[in-house]
Amino acid sequence: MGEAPAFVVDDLLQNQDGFDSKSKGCKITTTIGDKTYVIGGENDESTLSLEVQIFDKATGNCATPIVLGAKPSSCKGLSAVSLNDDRILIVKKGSTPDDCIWFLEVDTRFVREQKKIQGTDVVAWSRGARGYAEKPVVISGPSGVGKGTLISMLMKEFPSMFGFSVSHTTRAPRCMEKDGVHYHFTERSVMEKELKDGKFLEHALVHGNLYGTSIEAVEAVTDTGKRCILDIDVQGARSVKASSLEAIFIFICPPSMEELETRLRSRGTETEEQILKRLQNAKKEMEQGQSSGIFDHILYNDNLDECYESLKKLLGLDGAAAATQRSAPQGIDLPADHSVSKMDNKIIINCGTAELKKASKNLIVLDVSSLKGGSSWTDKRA
Ligand SMILES: Nc1ncnc2c1ncn2[C@@H]1O[C@H](COP(=O)(O)OP(=O)(O)OP(=O)(O)O)[C@@H](O)[C@H]1O
Ligand SMILES: Nc1nc2c(ncn2[C@@H]2O[C@H](COP(=O)(O)O)[C@@H](O)[C@H]2O)c(=O)[nH]1
Repeated sequence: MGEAPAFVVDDLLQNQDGFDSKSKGCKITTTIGDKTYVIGGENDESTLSLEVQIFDKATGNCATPIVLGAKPSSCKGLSAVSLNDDRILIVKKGSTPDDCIWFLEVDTRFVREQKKIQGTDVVAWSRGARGYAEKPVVISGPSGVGKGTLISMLMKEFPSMFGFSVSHTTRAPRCMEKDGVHYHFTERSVMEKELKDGKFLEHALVHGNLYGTSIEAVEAVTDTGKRCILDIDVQGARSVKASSLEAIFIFICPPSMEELETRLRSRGTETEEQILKRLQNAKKEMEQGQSSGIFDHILYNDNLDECYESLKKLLGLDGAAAATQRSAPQGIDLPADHSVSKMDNKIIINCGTAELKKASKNLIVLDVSSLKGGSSWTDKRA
């Protein structure tokens, strides 16, 4: 049992018009079912930190959950509204436009999976963005087929649109590879501990080394409003497909196994033993890639420029579509003095300052569907 909450439980009544959050001192409470989520805590005289406690109305217990995801920075106050009973929308007062909307996932599929792994209460923070935050792109294919080359071309042409999910690996760095940029190079025992702690979206043993995508790596990209690209093997793609991350899955094929071997050898990064192992694994990956039903698209990387054009086309990046998508996601410029409520599928932010009221600019209405948070972690419940 945790500490008693700093508010009177009887106060936590849900009122009739959909407003289900109450502010008590420096904390805000939102009730979903039997649970009341208490968010906030005094940081210093002028700011609040965003701690989370869960009060269970059925048992009368208060617990501090495991909190996943990057925690929002402290703020001058907050408002909260529950969305679909699985996430709480938090609006931070007096924060910058790109930092004022956050989601606390309390019962999404991802959180439920994490609760099972951890055996205790779990919640997860994700930053909200307005506008597009499109589905992540998972790119798989045998070693040496050109995945990294194609991804580099995409990142170079569209730097503000895409962000690379930096994987963890236990393999040794190649001479030009930088820790934290190409991979997070790590010790096996450290990675195994982190896997146990539920920090990874997926992982696999690939060519004799552990590789994995941490939840933080994907969130580091989606938090910036960019579209996340994952370069992972077929086993990893299968795990992501089964997870709550809604993505587009692309498999890249070589024109032939001979050409694949030529590319691997000419890259000059592997020992002879490694090359043979990778070519052996390539045969299995080719079979699985083309027949497993995981992949939405299969591309042939024979001529590099042609393959890149096909990749852009299927990502909607050819011609006019690309120009529209290049625009940055929008933030919301919120004054410190406001209140938040929910009506049907709309979030209504009432900015209470006299000047704004006079100018009839005191209401901001947001369509819930235009808000992306935890960007693509969706609930796949029917
Ligand atoms: N279409 C192509 N034609 C000829 N060479 C290519 C083509 N695409 C990529 N290459 C070359 O093939 C080599 C392997 O490419 P790359 O490193 O991008 O493969 P990869 O799929 O990312 O491999 P890994 O899975 O091992 O990381 C590189 O030297 C790259 O320059
Ligand atoms: N399942 C995962 N596979 C990954 C991840 N990061 C990379 N990879 C795949 O490993 C092989 C080998 O990569 P290399 O850099 O050693 O040549 C390649 O097929 C990658 O797609 C990951 O996080 N998870």
